[in-house]
Amino acid sequence: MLSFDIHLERSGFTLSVNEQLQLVDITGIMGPSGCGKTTLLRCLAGLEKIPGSSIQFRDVIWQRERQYLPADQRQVGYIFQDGRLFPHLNVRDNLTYGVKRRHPSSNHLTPDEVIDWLDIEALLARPVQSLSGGQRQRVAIGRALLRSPQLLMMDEPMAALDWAAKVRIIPRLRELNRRFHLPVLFVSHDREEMARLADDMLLMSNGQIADKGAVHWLLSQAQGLLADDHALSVLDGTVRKVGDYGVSELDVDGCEIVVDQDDLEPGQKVRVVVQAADISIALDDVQRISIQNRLRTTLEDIQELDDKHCLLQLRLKEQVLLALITQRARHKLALNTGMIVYAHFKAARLEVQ
Ligand SMILES: Nc1ncnc2c1ncn2[C@@H]1O[C@H](COP(=O)(O)OP(=O)(O)OP(=O)(O)O)[C@@H](O)[C@H]1O
Repeated sequence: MLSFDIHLERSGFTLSVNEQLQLVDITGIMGPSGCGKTTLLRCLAGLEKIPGSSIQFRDVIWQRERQYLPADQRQVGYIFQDGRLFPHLNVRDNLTYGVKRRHPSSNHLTPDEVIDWLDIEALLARPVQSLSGGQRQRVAIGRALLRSPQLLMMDEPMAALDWAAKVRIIPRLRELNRRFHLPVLFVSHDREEMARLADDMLLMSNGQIADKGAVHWLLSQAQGLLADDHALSVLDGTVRKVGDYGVSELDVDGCEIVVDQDDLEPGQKVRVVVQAADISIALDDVQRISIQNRLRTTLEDIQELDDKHCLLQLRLKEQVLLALITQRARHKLALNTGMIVYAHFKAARLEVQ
């Protein structure tokens, strides 16, 4: 549990947050540029002066009245957007730095474990300037892990990475959380990153926490703060069948979804991210069509975004999907809440859980 009551004034900006987070899994902090995400993370890590505020992590008071635990004693691994490795040291020496400054813990990871897990053996002798963005971030994660943190804080950890590098690092971050029982708090303004990585989310706006909850729920509300033309949904599924034609079949709330991926195992839990703009709607169960994903849903809510577009909230059984369609299509199909509609979409992006 992480509890905080933080108030910070800057010219033109006030951060005012009071929350209690369970912090078991991966918690994302999202919001528009300048809303205070980095400032909040820095306050929690002890990198900002915030007199009058209080912070407690598990049973340790990090700050209260005159009591203040310095940043380097908070048992936090803090990873900056650009990694911030020591440029004059090679990869091995950057990692050794973490070991030398590790926190007391009964459960130390050894350098060999971390090197092996992050697959950075081949980089050890390299100067850090010669590394790619993704390699640098892996080394930064390794250095932070070797300090034996109780909590990992990451500020836009993937901002400098291209999509291919992100796709490689996301499963590692999830595994990090699971395997080392290490809660992760990370900042991002990227919705797809949130959808793929986070379990819970804080939504910030103007220095305050505007909403919080499970990522699936917060992303999939047609009336929520994220209901716009970039909306997307997150669905949980289980792999049912792998391999035929190089695709896999998933079970999502009793419906079948086909994904263009065959490196999965039957029974594996997966997360499917579907962009609202990728979905089209049919009133009939059209069978003779090349689109493989056709989900029978109930139209639960219609939200007008502007005079051209609207967002439909579609319910499967337990889970919810958002579809972005034009107002013209909505009126031509005479869509109303309560109707059964079929959601069609081609590709789905997948994250193995
Ligand atoms: N060192 C600083 N001194 C004064 N003001 C600052 C400082 N750092 C940030 N700010 C201001 O505090 C506010 C919050 O900034 P912060 O970096 O926390 O936002 P953010 O949500 O992380 O934004 P972004 O997504 O663009 O990184 C902004 O108005 C910013 O200009």
